[in-house]
Amino acid sequence: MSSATAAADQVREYKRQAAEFAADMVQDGMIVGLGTGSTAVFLVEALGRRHREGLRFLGIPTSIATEKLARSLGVPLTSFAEHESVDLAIDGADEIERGTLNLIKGLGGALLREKIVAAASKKFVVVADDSKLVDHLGADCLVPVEVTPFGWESTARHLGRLGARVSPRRSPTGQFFVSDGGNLILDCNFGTIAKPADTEDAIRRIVGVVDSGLFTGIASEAVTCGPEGLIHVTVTGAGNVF
Ligand SMILES: O=C[C@H](O)[C@H](O)[C@H](O)COP(=O)(O)O
Repeated sequence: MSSATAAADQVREYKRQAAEFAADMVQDGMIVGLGTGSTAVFLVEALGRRHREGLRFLGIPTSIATEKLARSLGVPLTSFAEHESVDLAIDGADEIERGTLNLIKGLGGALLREKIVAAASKKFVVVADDSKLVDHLGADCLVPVEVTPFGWESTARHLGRLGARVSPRRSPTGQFFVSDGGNLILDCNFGTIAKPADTEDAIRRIVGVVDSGLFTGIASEAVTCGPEGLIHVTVTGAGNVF
């Protein structure tokens, strides 16, 4: 096995451990937000096992991919038509700011459904391998912004005026990437983001923007895993009030 393969396997193992720790937070009767991405796959698999062992809960998936995986594993699903809020949402992230748990999400393109579920959650727990932890968001990670296809060039110019270098996301074959909601994603390089909440607000005010992958003040807990093992942190003052 090459050292690159061994390192990738190790990161997958960290993701699995973080996701399985968070899956154990799910209790009987809960409505659970099911995240998207390679870390969330381990979460859904763990919840599939817990469901088979008798745990009663209902999931609300944050993407078509997660919905398909959950269905294939027999995880029972529901929707906001049936339930007003989510007891616990668990999802991955692309960057996690130490101390605040502000996040960048959406490199997989699922940010909008993820944010809707997170915003409807009493508790939002982020799970990741510890390479996602950063002192400041944005230095090494683009901020995905979901925009309506109509007029995206104009929306991109407005984002540029906020100081971002903006590129429409494309598939490997050069086509525009289209989100589950039928929108485009503009990947924005802001560099280091000094005030993530202000940047999130400024992006959201642009006409044509649906929402961004900046999640500030939403995650109240993080479970990360790395060479030092599992670390579970809680921040006060974050999260939604119901
Ligand atoms: O759109 C994708 C989601 O925001 C993911 O949760 C995020 O990209 C992290 O994914 P992964 O667990 O694969 O690193």
